[in-house]
Amino acid sequence: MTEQQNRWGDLTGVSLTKGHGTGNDFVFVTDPDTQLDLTPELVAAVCDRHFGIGADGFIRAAKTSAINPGVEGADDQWFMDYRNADGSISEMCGNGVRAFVEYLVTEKLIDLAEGERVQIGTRAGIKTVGKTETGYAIDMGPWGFIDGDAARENGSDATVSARGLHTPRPALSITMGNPHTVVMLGSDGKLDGLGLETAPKVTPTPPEGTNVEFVVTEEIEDTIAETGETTIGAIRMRVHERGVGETLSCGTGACAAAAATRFWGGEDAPDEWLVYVPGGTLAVTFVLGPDELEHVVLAGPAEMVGKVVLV
Ligand SMILES: N[C@@H](CCC[C@H](N)C(=O)O)C(=O)O
Repeated sequence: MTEQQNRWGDLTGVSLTKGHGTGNDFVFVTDPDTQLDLTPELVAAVCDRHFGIGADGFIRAAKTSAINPGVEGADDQWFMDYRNADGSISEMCGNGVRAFVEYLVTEKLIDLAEGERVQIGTRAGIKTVGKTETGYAIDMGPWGFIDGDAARENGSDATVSARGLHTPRPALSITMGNPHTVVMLGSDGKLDGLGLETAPKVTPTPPEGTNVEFVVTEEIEDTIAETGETTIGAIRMRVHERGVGETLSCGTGACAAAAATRFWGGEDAPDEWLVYVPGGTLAVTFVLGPDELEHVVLAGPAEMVGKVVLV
């Protein structure tokens, strides 16, 4: 077999599905027992937008018991085995979880009616996902400051430089299971002028890298304001993702951006947020979890696009 014929390795002849959540796109494969050898090179080749299928991320539907042997009661639980477009592994992907559940439903691997919930294994712990009228809502668990003390005292713990910004801006590092650095550009900030084709420079540089979100505050759209709901905040966001580049949306990024904006807003800041991203709109809500910690709930759409068999 020539090198050209062998370029898809274990994925040769395998049916893959393409789907997305607010334009953050993924390739899915079902491999419950993790028999496929998903090397970083193979994943990067599949995600290549010119020579592969093209996607921001690659998700294997595995069983939790295959990824984490010995987890009690996990035999029947599906695990989102997520990789970035460059082949690197990330702990968590918010848009990915919604799209993953839609994939499981489409493939008839699970049944899920509106109002029902399913538990999904991820490297950032088990997430409960509910089917809503328009998509899925995920309990993402608690958010946290990566550098607790500095963040709480100063409201920032890093600076970010990017093309289109004249000076480095203060930023806040937040974990959603994966790392984020959120930069507030203010209500009159210019998102469109940012050059995110190159990675923003974060100082100090996080050892494991970070996803960087740029945020401006937004007026709530008229239709929502007219309902008299004054308790909803709104932000617009662009993101440069670790291991990917600029994407049309990032679910964990939307959660981190809403958490940072709410923290900067002080005690009166709302618990409900709309996050407008280039690929659509996400809803982020802060609620008290069953463990008495503040949890983040991420809601938004997800859809499958089609199937490809690699030749
Ligand atoms: N797009 C995702 C986040 C994917 C992982 C990220 N690039 C990382 O390396 O942490 C989302 O929707 O959350």
